[in-house]
Amino acid sequence: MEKGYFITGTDTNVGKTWATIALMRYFKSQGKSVVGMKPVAAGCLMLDGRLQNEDALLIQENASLQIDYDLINPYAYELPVSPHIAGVKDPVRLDHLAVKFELLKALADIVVVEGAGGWYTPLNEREAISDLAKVLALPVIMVVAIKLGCINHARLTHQAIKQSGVNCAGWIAVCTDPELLNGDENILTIKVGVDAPLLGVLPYRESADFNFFAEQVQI
Ligand SMILES: Nc1ncnc2c1ncn2[C@@H]1O[C@H](COP(=O)(O)OP(=O)(O)OP(=O)(O)O)[C@@H](O)[C@H]1O
Ligand SMILES: C[C@H](N)[C@H](N)CCCCCC(=O)O
Ligand SMILES: [Mg+2]
Repeated sequence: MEKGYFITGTDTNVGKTWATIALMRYFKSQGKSVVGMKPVAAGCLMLDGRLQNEDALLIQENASLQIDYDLINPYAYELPVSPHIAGVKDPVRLDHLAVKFELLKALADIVVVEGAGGWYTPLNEREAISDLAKVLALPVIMVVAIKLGCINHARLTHQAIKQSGVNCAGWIAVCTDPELLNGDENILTIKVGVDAPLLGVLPYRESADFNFFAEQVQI
């Protein structure tokens, strides 16, 4: 089994966090110790005297052991905008994130790392999420929100992941739209067009049922 996975998506707001928590709980159910990381978070609130992000807090809560917030989320930016804009005064440094990642890696069997935005979302003036995934040398899992337009987004993102030279371990379909027609056919079309395994389908749920979601994934 791999030491960890890097979770990217076809866009922001596609279900990366829900899929990340589902995977963390899945690995726990397999008897593994798990920690998670949200290396860069844009959109934070001041809590206990420091900026904190809800994805990172959820990841912290779901770890097998207690981990300091700073290790889970080294870059916590206040504004919910692209990280290269939110972080203009304190830009992301990939070498800094690599050090934090190594520390986390030593603590558990598996580290699940949630990206920010999509594959080419900029982290600073020069580098994007794709560069971070390469530096961490993790296989990538692509999260696809099953909604109108997702077939094109899934094909584009998968092609870009392959072009970056990293291994795509698979993809997860997240049904975020209760009104969508022909959801199953959308999933089937992506499955046929993308040469990476479908690791699970998270059905639409009014509220996050992470134990149920964990039962829907397999890797
Ligand atoms: N299985 C599901 N059923 C219903 N709604 C869902 C499901 N998964 C995700 N959602 C909805 O989609 C929203 C975005 O999901 P999530 O926060 O996981 O996205 P994200 O890709 O992590 O976003 P960001 O780029 O901000 O990190 C959730 O707040 C929820 O409203
Ligand atoms: C604020 C949001 N929820 C994410 N944290 C950041 C998404 C940045 C997307 C930038 C882009 O690719 O255009
Ligand atoms: Mg998220």
